[in-house]
Amino acid sequence: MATLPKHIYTQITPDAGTGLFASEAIPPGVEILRIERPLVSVLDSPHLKDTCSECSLWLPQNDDDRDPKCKRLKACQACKVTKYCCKECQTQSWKKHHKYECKIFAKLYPNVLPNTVRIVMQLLLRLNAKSLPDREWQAFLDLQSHVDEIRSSQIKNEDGLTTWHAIELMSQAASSYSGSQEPISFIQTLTARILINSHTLTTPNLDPLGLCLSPHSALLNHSCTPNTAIVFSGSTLTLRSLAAISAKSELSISYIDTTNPTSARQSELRSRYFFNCSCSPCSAGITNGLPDPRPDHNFDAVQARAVGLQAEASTLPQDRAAALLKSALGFLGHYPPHRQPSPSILHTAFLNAIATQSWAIALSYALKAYFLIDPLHYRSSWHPVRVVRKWVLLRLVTQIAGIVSEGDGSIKGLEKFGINWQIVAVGLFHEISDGAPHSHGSNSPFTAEVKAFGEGAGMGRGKCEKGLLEEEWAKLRKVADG
Ligand SMILES: C[S@@+](CC[C@H](N)C(=O)[O-])C[C@H]1O[C@@H](n2cnc3c(N)ncnc32)[C@H](O)[C@@H]1O
Repeated sequence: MATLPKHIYTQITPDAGTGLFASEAIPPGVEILRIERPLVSVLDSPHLKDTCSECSLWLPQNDDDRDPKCKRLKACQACKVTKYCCKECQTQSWKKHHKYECKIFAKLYPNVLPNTVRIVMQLLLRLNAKSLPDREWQAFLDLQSHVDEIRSSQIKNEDGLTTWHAIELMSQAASSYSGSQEPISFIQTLTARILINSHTLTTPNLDPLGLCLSPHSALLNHSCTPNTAIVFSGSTLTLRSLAAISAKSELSISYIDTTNPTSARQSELRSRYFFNCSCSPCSAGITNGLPDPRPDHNFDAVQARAVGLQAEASTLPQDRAAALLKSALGFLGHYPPHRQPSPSILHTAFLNAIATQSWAIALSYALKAYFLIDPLHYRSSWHPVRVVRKWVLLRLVTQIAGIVSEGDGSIKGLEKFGINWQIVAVGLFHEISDGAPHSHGSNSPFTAEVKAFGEGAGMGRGKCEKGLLEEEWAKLRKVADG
């Protein structure tokens, strides 16, 4: 295992086990740690079809598929389960672990084992073949597993299983498919350790792809106001500073969605990570700098209704779900838009509007997040979540600008605002270009993609006059309020 860079050291903390610390002051928006290939990573089952199983390059099916220059994934001919973007990735994957699992996958095809079973099985197969890097494996074994607390906990997951029961099932499956001779108690502890210590592998746009584990980054403890964040580029993990970090301070990430109020954050941390969070926002009842609202029975009822509608919407075809999501947001309309569950329902409604090509509605939802939610929850303008959302907004604005300029008519509901889409696109492009080097890194493929997109659309040349931008931003605000 590569050693930690010299500006990071490990130290035992008073109440959170081992953690990672800064040995020198770290400025905001810089790379702190880079892990080219985590010890182990697996894709979520649906992403086995559209993502390279070695480098985690996500290649969703789209119209470009007809373009012969467009990169495509090729399936492993033997198992038909894993896919690769190039020969080198296939060879790498085969040498590292696929040669052990390919026959098992082939036998089960077209069924595919869940990602948690595949990750445990991969470790067992590599352990048996003595192909795991020794130091990394030892560092993995030193991580907390909470196996005893999990065994005695009665907390159930959404399938109605206790975490321990789920671990028993996963471990049994990994044991029998891999043919491992390790005792089942060892495999159960291994599974628990993976659940506690793995990160969600994502695209650079923060969409989840799978699970990965690296014993170095697994040492990062949680804070509800983290000073670092992880972003992925393919399977390379980078840890970047969200704020200035002084020497000897602990580095922290957030394990959960920090937009939730204190009680929800605490209960998720207890049930998934088996600790009581005593960070200062939790102790003070604060969510991203804003005091948690007082208990309010009226809100509880409204919230239950809105969340119920959101759940019902998820069972309906997308065109029918839109109305339910809209009324869920309507129920919550008397409460501040940044207060959960509004942001989460708004995001679902936005994705639904994109899927049904309801561009004006999608724009109004995206702008609500841009003006009224994101600046409160993610304070720095280059927080990865904010930069990615601005990037999605820019793509939407460009789509709308294209429709308007092609003379397909106007976009119903937006004409009255008289928006100059070109100016909006240029303004957004410059905001993203300023943020991406801090959120993802100057040399990251994400930043390169943003740059290429802007230059291709002629946005790179010079910034817009401030007055012109302000005029357009005032119109956008009206769309957000509408
Ligand atoms: C991913 S591990 C982090 C590394 C861990 N400290 C270790 O020594 O292996 C997650 C576990 O660390 C502990 N932990 C992380 N953040 C914590 C916090 N803010 N307060 C208390 N315990 C924490 C919990 O036991 C949690 O289940």
